[in-house]
Amino acid sequence: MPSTLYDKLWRSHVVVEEAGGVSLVYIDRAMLHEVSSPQAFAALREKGLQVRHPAAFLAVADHSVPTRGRDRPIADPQARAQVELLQKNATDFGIDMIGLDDRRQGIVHVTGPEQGFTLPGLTLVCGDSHTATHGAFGTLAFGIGSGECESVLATQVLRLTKAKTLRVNVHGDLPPGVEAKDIILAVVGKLGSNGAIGHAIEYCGPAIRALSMEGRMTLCNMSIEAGSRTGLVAPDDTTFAWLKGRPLAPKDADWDAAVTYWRTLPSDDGAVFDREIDIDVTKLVPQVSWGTSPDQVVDVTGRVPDPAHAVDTETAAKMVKALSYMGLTPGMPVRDIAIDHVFIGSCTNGRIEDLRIAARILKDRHVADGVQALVVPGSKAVKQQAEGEGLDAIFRAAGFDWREPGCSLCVAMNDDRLPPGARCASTSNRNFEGRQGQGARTHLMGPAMAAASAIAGQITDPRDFLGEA
Ligand SMILES: CC(C)[C@H](C(=O)O)[C@@H](O)C(=O)O
Ligand code: SF4
Repeated sequence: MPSTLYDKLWRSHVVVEEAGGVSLVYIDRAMLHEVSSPQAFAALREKGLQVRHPAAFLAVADHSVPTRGRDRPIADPQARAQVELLQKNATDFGIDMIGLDDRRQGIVHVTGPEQGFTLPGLTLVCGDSHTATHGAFGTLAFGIGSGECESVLATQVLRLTKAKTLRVNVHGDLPPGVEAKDIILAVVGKLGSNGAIGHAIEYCGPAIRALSMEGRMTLCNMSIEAGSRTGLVAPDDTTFAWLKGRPLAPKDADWDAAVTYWRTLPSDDGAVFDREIDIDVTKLVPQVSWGTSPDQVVDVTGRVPDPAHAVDTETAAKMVKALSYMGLTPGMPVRDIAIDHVFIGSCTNGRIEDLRIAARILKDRHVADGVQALVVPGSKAVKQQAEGEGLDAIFRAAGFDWREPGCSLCVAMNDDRLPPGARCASTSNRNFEGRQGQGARTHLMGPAMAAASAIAGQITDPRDFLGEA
């Protein structure tokens, strides 16, 4: 019987099938970060348990780390304690730790793939909801809670319920100036923030095949914003070319054998999905969020929606609340929204391509008066590559701050945060109330739009600038 990619990944990792659709599933690899792992290690210590397979883990400090002054010890005592604890846990249990001085350091979902820790056909987990990012490689990757983290550390298996499958058929070719971020914002907007709960998404279609790995990671990254723990793209030659030669990727004959296996993973013709949705990107316009949930998105050429036209009263109530927090008036053109902060970074859009497209727009231009702009490469490797290409000079000349890698302004868990009332054009993935600082307002968008908005001081269609380039 024809199988989906998800079915193949699932089947090849089931250890024991229990009654009621629950199975014990083998977990090949896991990443750990300083915010979500302490409880699991504490539980291991309490129970006198060991880590079963330390080589299956990779720990990295990213969430609470400062993005400047990295030649000094971390000043914030809580952040310092978190990073030190991660280091201690890694050392005590024999796990490879990427500390702040390590040249591999970066956001977990940027570093894992870069190192080739993320590979097609594997199961990979992390105590982090954006773990689906790794699904871009055809990896069954999903976020877990601390109890599950403890289980993986101690046993290398998880008790899981198989998800239903949802195929997102992306039709047509992506127009110029429209990015992977726009596809996923449109998909999340269409599905709604709970629309894919219980489903593993597979993104399919010519526009997905045409995406780079960076674009595919952006896409899979935000699957959780539609409620899905798993987002997948079938591996292909783009995947293999990107992974070849990565430090932890298989070598020589092992590589050839791996690729042969990986080629069997894509969903078979005729495979049946539990659900399918279709989206045509031929006329897709750059997307931007207006509200406090990532599914509250509009075309950049559109207007802030009016709750009076909402599909139901519950939606209308949510919209009213979001409009009030965001300080926006229904019906106003989105391009009239003035911004005072810009953040380019995060595990959604902190990769080299994201910096390249932003720099292309920013070259020989400057951010508007009163705009504070920050660019935070997703990893040291990205930073180094960007510097090698001279992108840092372009950002600096345009008035951006060029920082060290970390989650930074994506989440106000470190030194980078916005003051109340600030309004930020942000390439991150969440626009929840207070996400970038108490009372701060977030508009999600792709890096091209963030760069264009920085220059104009208001939300701006990046195609206006790309056309001139
Ligand atoms: C802190 C961490 C557990 C959290 C997550 O689960 O995703 C964070 O990365 C986020 O993006 O909100
Ligand atoms: S960059 Fe943002 S979304 Fe990604 S792991 Fe860090 S806090 Fe979470």
